[in-house]
Amino acid sequence: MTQAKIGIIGGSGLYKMDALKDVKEVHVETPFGSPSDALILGTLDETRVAFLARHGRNHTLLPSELPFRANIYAMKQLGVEYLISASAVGSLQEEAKPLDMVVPDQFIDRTKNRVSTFFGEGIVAHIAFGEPICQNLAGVLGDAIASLNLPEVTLHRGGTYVCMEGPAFSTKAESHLYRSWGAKIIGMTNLPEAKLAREAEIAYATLALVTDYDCWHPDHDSVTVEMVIGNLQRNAVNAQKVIQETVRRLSENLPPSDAHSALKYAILTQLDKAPTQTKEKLGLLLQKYL
Ligand SMILES: CSC[C@H]1O[C@H](OP(=O)(O)O)[C@H](O)[C@@H]1O
Ligand SMILES: Nc1ncnc2[nH]cnc12
Repeated sequence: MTQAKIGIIGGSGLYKMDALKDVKEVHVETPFGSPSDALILGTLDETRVAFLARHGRNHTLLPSELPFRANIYAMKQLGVEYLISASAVGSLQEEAKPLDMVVPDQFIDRTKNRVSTFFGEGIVAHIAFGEPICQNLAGVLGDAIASLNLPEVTLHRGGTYVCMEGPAFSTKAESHLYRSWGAKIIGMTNLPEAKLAREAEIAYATLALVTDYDCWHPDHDSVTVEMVIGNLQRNAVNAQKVIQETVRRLSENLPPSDAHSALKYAILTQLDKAPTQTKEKLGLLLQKYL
């Protein structure tokens, strides 16, 4: 049974949503293990949502340790069809200053150690990922940000998010390289999440909260967690306002999304010949296609 159509993943600094009402914690188990924490089901202005703290509510998981598959599968189990990811990012471009918000439209993968598919073990699928973010959901998110006229915050629609492995921040050489590629922001979490969300046919968009200028900027020698968290705390209230306004807009009109049929032409294996165990494991993703 659907518990919530809208999911929210809170990143560094955003461990809960203060405006959530009728809150219930659910400990979801998935075929891919346990999520980062209990999922918090509740209502935001009468709309049901599911919230998850990506690194756990006490921030105990490194980016490389995140159970990405369990997190996305758990959202799917609760019936989530639209997923908003809030994330701290460093800026690679002068115009995106700390406290700004970016709604990226592309990713570059610099991770080395992430499992970012549900498939394998006898079932092969290749999803299209040319447009990794749901542009309709990103549009609603961008419009929500714009409508709030938040002081000190400039909205940047579009831009490329470099997803690095971490946990150490980049070297200057790396930071300059990413700038030369035209990338706008850098973080450590959103790419595997976006891939898995697409495989799970969930529309995904990122609310990127700029916390620092990474290490390329001549006026900022290096990036420190202190700087990042300080800025994110200043922005946490704004981020919650944006999410609340986005959910309000979604409750009036859930946009169509190509993500919702992402597996239609992606599965290469003849499912009637596929291993039963794998079909059972991926049941929630495959049920439409069996
Ligand atoms: C605390 S700075 C580095 C940390 O913050 C970002 O996390 P999230 O995307 O969950 O907000 C970044 O990706 C790193 O994991
Ligand atoms: N400069 C940076 N690099 C990678 N991840 C980040 N998260 C916040 N700031 C970051």
